[in-house]
Amino acid sequence: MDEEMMNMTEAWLRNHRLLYTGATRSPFILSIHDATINFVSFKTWLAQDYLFVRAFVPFVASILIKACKESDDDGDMEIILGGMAALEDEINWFKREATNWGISLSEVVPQQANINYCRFLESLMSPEVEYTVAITAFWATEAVYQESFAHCLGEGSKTPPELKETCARWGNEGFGLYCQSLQRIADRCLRTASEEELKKAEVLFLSVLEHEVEFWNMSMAA
Ligand SMILES: Cc1ncc(CN)c(N)n1
Repeated sequence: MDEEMMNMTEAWLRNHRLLYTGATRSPFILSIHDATINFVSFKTWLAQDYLFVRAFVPFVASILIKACKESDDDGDMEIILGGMAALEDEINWFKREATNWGISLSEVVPQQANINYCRFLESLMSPEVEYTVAITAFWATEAVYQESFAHCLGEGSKTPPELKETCARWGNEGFGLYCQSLQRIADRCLRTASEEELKKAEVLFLSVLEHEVEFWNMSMAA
C-alpha cells in the first residue's frame, strides 16, 4: 500500500518491523509456543507482571482523564473504561494464578526492567503529555501482548496445557478487537496531530517496544 494512504500506526509497524517482531516474538514467547519454557521463567513473568498491571491501572486512568478533556469523539471513553474494568478482573486472575503456582505476591520485589517500564508509564501520566501521544503508547503496550500470546495459540503451537489460559487472556479474539479499537483511536488522533506530536508519539511507540523486549528478557533470565 502507498505510504500516504496508510494509517500512521501501520506505517510505523512497517518501518519498525524488526523491533516490533523482537517485542512480539521474544525468546520467552517462542519458548511457550514450542513448549520449551522453563517454568521458573514463567513464574518470574507472572509475579513481575502482577506488579506491572498494578502500575498500569493509574496509567490507564490518566488516559481516561485525557480522553474526557481532549478527545473529539465521545466513544473513546467507553472503550478505555472497558479496558479499565477488565484490569480489575486481570488483577484477580493474577492473584489466583499466583496461588496456583505457589507465589507469594506480597514478597515479590520489582526487577529493574519492570521498575524502568513503570517509571516510563508514570512519565506519560503527566497532564503535559498529550492524549494522542499517551493513547498511542497505550495501544502499543496492549498490542504487543495481544500479538505475543495469540502466537502461542496459533497453528503449530505446542503451548503446554497449563499455560493455555494465560495465553488466551491476551490472545483471545475479544482482546484483539479491543486492541483494534485502541489502534483506530490512535490513528484518528494522529491524523490531526502536529509534526512535533507525531514525532513524540513515534519515539514513545519505539520506547514501548524496547521496554517490552526488556520485560520479556528479564523474565527469561530468571
Ligand atoms: C509488560 C506488560 N505489557 C503489556 C501488558 C498488557 N496490559 C502487560 N500486562 N504487561
